[in-house]
Amino acid sequence: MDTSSSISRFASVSAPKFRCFDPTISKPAPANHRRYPPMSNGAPAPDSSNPVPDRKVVPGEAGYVLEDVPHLSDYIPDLPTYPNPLQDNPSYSVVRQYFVNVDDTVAQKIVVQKDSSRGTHFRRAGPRQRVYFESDEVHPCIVTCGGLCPGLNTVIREIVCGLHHMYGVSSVLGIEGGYRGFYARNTIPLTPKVVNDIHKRGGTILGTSRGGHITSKIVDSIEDRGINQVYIIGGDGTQKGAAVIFEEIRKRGLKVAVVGIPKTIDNDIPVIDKSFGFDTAVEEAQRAINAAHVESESIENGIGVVKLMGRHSGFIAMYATLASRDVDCCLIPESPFYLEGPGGLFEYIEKRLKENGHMVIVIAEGAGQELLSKIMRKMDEADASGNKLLQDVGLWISHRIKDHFAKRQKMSINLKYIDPTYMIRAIPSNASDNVYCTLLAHSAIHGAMAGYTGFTVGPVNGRHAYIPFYRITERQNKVVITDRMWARLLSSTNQPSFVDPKLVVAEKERELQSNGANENNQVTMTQTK
Ligand SMILES: Nc1ncnc2c1ncn2[C@@H]1O[C@H](COP(=O)(O)OP(=O)(O)OP(=O)(O)O)[C@@H](O)[C@H]1O
Ligand SMILES: O=P(O)(O)OC[C@H]1O[C@](O)(CO)[C@@H](O)[C@@H]1O
Ligand SMILES: [Mg+2]
Repeated sequence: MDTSSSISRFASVSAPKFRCFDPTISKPAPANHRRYPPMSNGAPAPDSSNPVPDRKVVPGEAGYVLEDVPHLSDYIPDLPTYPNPLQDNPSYSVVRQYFVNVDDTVAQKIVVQKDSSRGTHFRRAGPRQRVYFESDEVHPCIVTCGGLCPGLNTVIREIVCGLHHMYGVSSVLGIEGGYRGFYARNTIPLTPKVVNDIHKRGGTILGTSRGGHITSKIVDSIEDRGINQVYIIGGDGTQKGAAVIFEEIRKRGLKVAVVGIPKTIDNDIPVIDKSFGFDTAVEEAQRAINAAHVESESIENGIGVVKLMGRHSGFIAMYATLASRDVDCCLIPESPFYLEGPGGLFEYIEKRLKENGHMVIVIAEGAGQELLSKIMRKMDEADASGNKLLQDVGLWISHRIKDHFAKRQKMSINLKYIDPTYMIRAIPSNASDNVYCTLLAHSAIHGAMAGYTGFTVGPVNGRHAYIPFYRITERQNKVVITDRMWARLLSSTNQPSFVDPKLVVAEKERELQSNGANENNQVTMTQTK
């Protein structure tokens, strides 16, 4: 292990600072910029007027709110800055305005009415005119955590190449095997040459893991190795882990930028438009659905059942269904369903088979878990990260359908169950995900170089932004079944909604109220655009 530390420890600032400006330029900020930096012991500054301490919130006119991200200068005084080397880079200097305007922010809410309040904004991602690291001072590392996702290797590649080509950083440390790799594994030196071809492979060349997040050991390792930029690629759990690492780094007063890059095959990370690898996974799922369709239409009363990933969020199942047009029924965790009786799944299957002679059912792995636990042995097992292990709903539903029709002498069925779950996430990313991964990597690098820290990067209404960790980790993105996208699906499959209309009305009212109470809440954003 390389123990030569180039990190300086800076004393945390003991009193709240109210210097209010974009730290990447020397321009006074508006006087209403409220900031809640930590006390010297790392605890939030006491402020009874602030309901959520330790957040950087800048109010503006007409209900404008900037939910800003932390900056190294929030807790380290008098940091020197340097001109951004990009200004002399032949590739980038031809762009008329390559640097992001310091006041640029990205609106979370873009559907507005004449009198709407402007709502929440996030700091726009991109290169700044001045940076907080000199090229030869930068010691970055990359870690990948959680489950696999198409595009992980592309993000790794583009961080390494981007740091090298844009900021002259010669080598990056790869942390092996997820968070625990910081203290239990060796590191892998990553250069542009090493990573040149990795985007053509699925998986992550660094390896990944669940569990093993021991914050103090991770930050000790960061400090001991002299790492000063930490790029953390992972899902909701990983981003929670990144937030804790950031807090510990801030408490220790280290000049270390912590950047999260959201990764989730389930598309369950909120605020951002979509997660990388999602499109690739939906595309790959088409192959399984096609197979189910071909099998089912080739035989009398054929039923193809396809199980797709989606623990708590049914986005993959919903988009794969909408894309395919061969699916007759899509079942997701957000939309409870039932089997027996009028309006139930069995009745619908019978009707469909009579009309069409075959049918295809797509089921997300997290769907119907409440039905399974009623009749199967209750399993409270969790994985190493604490995620509840699910029972195989695809197998269960296949047996239930077979049993049901076996009891009905007049109708024999032919059911084929296809489980491509891991196949859709273990593949390399497609072309558009590759480009998306490149933008994510570049946005992450520019943010870290500009001294921003404690943020996740991602597109919000098509523009990349720096989003505070708490916004990413406070809830999960889910399919909203009262939203138009789910209605499109219902109209495409013709399946019953399985939902009591009274409940739909109540749910719509609840949605309206919560949107009214918090105008920034755009749960449905990713679905309706
Ligand atoms: N609340 C938390 N605090 C600190 N670390 C956490 C927390 N939740 C999860 N982690 C750590 O984050 C890592 C990844 O978490 P998890 O296995 O839940 O996957 P994920 O990032 O959510 O990805 P995905 O679910 O999309 O596969 C694990 O090493 C886990 O220990
Ligand atoms: O078997 P593993 O690797 O723990 O991951 C399975 C889970 O990971 C995901 O792909 C992402 O959270 C889920 O869809 C799935 O339930
Ligand atoms: Mg997760």
